[in-house]
Amino acid sequence: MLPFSRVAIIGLGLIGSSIARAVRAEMPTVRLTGHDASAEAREQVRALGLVDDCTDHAGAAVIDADLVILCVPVGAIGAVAAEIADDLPAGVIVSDVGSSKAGVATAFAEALPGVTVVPAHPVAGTERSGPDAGFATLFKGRWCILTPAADADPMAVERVGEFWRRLGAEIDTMDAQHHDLVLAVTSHLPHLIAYTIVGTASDLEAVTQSEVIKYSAGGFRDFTRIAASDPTMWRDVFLANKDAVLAMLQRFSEDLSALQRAIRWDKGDELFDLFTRTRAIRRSIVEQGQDDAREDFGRSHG
Ligand SMILES: NC(=O)c1ccc[n+]([C@@H]2O[C@H](COP(=O)([O-])OP(=O)(O)OC[C@H]3O[C@@H](n4cnc5c(N)ncnc54)[C@H](O)[C@@H]3O)[C@@H](O)[C@H]2O)c1
Ligand SMILES: O=C(O)C(=O)C[C@]1(C(=O)O)C=C[C@@H](O)C=C1
Repeated sequence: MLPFSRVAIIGLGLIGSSIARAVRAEMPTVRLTGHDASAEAREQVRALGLVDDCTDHAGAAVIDADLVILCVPVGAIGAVAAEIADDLPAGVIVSDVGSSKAGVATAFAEALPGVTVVPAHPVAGTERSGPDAGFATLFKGRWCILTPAADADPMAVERVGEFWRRLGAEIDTMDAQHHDLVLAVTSHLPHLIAYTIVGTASDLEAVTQSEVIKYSAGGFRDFTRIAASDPTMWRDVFLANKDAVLAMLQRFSEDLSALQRAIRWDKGDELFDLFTRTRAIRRSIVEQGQDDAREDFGRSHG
């Protein structure tokens, strides 16, 4: 049996449109409705036929749904939840895909008291955004982390988990605070570093912009891909996950200073030991996901 039969998606950019495409592919009998605040995005969604009914108002999309997924930037989740509150049918489950979770839990609790909420975060994406950028296989073999409140209905959590399993994801469940700490180091800090390094390179006086572009070899190129990620999405993530990001940044700055010292004082052994440890981490990540390894190989040799 399908976990849900009427799914509403609010925000049809990269993640929302990927969910719509994946639902069409994996659960074709599900009725899909959707809404996006951008008239241009709505036009694209209609032209691409991503949902059965793309509505001009968020409330109209959710009125008959049994699952509502908010796929908007984390800073907009509270406002969207408040906007749809009066139109939610009895028994509906509300979820989201936000990249940080503690702030989202508070926003849901304030806007939707008494509504069954199961927050989720598919750990899958690209640097692209908008309805055109999505694809049906985005979640295959990827983790989707659920962060239900301690008193959440276990049946609702199971149904949302089953929904994501049908889209090809593997499910993990954790506390929202712990999620934010883990993702601060595995996703948020790397994005901050990429934004910084690309910004630094473009601000250099002694090296021209055209030299940076012309000689951007593998390493820098990979950073530019990450640094091309959506500005609204990432502004919201850093503001929403401020405490965990600042804690990780502090650790990172200390480790960077230690590296700086090792280089200054010719401590080759220290550098070698660190690089050996980090190479082992990369190898174990690649061993766990053969597809990614091929993708990365293709990217660096393509
Ligand atoms: N991009 C990624 O790699 C990734 C991965 C996992 C989770 N996420 C999370 O998914 C969410 C969406 O990110 P995305 O990458 O799909 O971004 P996106 O920019 O591609 O899409 C977001 C869409 O939401 C719409 N929107 C914004 N405010 C709205 C509002 N008030 N009402 C209705 N629609 C609104 C925008 O018009 C846009 O079309 C974010 O919370 C993000 O943190 C992103
Ligand atoms: O591959 C990318 O481009 C991503 O940035 C995806 C990525 C990540 O950091 O891994 C970005 C944000 C998310 O919330 C989940 C996935």
